[in-house]
Amino acid sequence: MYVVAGVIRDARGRILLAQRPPGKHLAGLWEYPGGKLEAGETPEQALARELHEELGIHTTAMRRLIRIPWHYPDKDIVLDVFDVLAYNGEPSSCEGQQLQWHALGELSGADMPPADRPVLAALKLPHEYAISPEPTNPAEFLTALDRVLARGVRLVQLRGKTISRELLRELVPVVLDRCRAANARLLLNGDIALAQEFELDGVHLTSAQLMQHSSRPLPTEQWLAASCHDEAELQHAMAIGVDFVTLSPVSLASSHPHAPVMGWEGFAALCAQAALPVYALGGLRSADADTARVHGAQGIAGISTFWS
Ligand SMILES: Nc1nc2c([nH]c(=O)n2[C@@H]2O[C@H](COP(=O)(O)OP(=O)(O)OP(=O)(O)O)[C@@H](O)[C@H]2O)c(=O)[nH]1
Ligand SMILES: [Mg+2]
Repeated sequence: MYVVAGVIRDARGRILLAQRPPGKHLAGLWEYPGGKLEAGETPEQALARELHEELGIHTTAMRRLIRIPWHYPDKDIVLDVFDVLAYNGEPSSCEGQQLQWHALGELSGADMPPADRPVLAALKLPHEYAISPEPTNPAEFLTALDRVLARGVRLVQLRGKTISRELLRELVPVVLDRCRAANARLLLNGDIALAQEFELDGVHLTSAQLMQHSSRPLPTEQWLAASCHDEAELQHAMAIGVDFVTLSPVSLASSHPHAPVMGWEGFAALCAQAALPVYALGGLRSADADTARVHGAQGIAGISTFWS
């Protein structure tokens, strides 16, 4: 079953949710307005029709946010979610359904259909994810970090795999201060204990760490990310409740010159099976951001992409 849904915002940026009526699948839960694709329709046409039927609005611009394949006990769906960028009219309840506007920050997904929770992650996450180079020279590293933050990057992963834990320990609070000042989120690669000690925004697991965990090792209030390279790793990430992943290498990266690349077609095929936001990683440039999104990505991640 192919379902389209729209993220509709008001002038204050709040998001519109509709309550599923009694007697229907997932009755009582709050969803993004939308419905099933009809024969002969494109997803965009179907969404424009649904939003007109359900809310009385005319959609004039939309952009795909994320496509979620989801298995409910009684049905399999693909939930194709669009950001509604512009519309005419005031949304109103045309089918007797309850409507509510919510600030994104106050949505936890608790009373929403399970398939809608990864959509919330996609809404909260930016389109760029800057992974740090080895901070071997802290002073140089911090200068580079300031430049990356000044460029507008709002999600940073501190990755210090070869430096000593002592040096990393000294660096973490300094990097955190700069990220907080720039309103950017900071994740630490690999080290859950250190991330908890300094109350970072989350942890990014290596693929080896990911496969060692049989359940989510962090509370849901923090971001849990992981590195994936194939379908088995993606499936495991979803199974243990990872919030988002990087999928690599899309192209040849200077940091990993011997890894076999998947290319955009390979990336898109894996991404289509992922029910969570996926950043494209490996040999990409900022100019690849649109290509990445066309192939299903949340955006692009990279080291040299952002740091050089
Ligand atoms: N519209 C919408 N449907 C969603 C969301 N999340 C989600 O799991 N779904 C599921 O997608 C399916 C399609 O919804 P629908 O509104 O077209 O269909 P329905 O169950 O209301 O039935 P009907 O319209 O044929 O009477 C439902 O099973 C619904 O539970 C969402 O955010 N929006
Ligand atoms: Mg509907």
